[in-house]
Amino acid sequence: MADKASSPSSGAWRWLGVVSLPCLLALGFAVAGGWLSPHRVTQNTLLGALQSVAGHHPGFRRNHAKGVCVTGWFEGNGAAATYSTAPFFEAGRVPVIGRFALAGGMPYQGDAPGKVRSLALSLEAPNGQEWRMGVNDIPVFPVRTPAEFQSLQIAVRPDPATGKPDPARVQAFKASHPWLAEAGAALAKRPITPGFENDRYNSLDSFLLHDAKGGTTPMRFALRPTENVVTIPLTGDDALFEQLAAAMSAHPLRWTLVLTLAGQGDAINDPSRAWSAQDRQIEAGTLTLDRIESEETGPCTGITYDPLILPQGISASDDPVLQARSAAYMRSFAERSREPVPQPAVTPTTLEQKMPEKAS
Ligand code: HEM
Repeated sequence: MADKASSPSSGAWRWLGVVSLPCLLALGFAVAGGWLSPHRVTQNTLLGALQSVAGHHPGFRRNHAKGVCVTGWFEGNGAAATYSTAPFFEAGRVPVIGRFALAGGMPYQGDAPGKVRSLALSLEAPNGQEWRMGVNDIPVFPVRTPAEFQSLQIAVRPDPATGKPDPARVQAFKASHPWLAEAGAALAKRPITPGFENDRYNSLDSFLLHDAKGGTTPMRFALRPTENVVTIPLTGDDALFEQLAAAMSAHPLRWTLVLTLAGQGDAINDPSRAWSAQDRQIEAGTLTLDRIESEETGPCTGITYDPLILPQGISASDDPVLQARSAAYMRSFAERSREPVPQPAVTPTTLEQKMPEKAS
């Protein structure tokens, strides 16, 4: 009589049992990682899209990879205190750790005046509250949502044959997103200053101010240079960072923190749309930066400038880009923190040569 346990059908069931568990696990990981749904947007797919443009550079930020650390202070003047209970809007001085950078994930990209520049700041109040921010020198963001940001990266990633974006893919992105044409036009004609030191940096995303009586005011903010700093034009791959070091060695650099309060009709949840030029503006205080250091030795390397680290009195608006930024920055920070520490393009030696009196 045939042994029941060794019958072909029960063997097949056992085999199926053995292989199906790993398959189910693999399927679970694929779903969680977004591999089966190419249009899903997660912190991983956003970083993947950035990497498809810039490549993989272990130890560096996955965006704004080329940068330098700066330190100084922020002095609130009390003018915005009626709109927000944030400690930074009271009169008084707090320390700042910041970072200037070029947008893009290429840590050794050559400097050029037209590239998007950024400033990131961490302000720390005496009661331990912190305000982290990342601001760019463009007037509006090129897209409205995280999904559009991801699609844009995929559209502009370099074609392996030419090393440049495929014009047909870029054109297809534009044709399928006609509502972004206005932002594209504003970006194309943005004013370009000679360097980091005389640039204006904008929050692009909107936030909410909360006052002591429970009132809420949507706002955007910017850092506007207080004076027209004269740039000493330099050449070479690190020219913009060297110009910044030379300017800071001549004297501390200052920016005014300008809050723009939303008026009727301003889009709170869409960073690709400019706000009205008639909106009320408040000068809330002055940022002073007086020390520049390479990322190799400076204090900004271990910070991620997550825009949702906010003090009491300021909160996120319903702008969808903010939540995605927070998630992507945390993931970028987690990845770069467990990779070997790389050598940045702008080294301590590069900076010392440009700031002789500070080096001594
Ligand atoms: C969905 C949209 C966005 C994504 C996925 C994204 C992603 C990233 C990532 C991964 C980093 C590196 C973070 C780190 O390793 O610490 C970064 C840096 C930065 N981002 Fe974004 N970003 C987005 C939108 C924006 C917007 C709207 C702004 C507005 C000004 C902005 C400003 C900055 C700045 C200033 C930095 C440099 C921070 C630093 O110097 O450490 N980003 N971004």
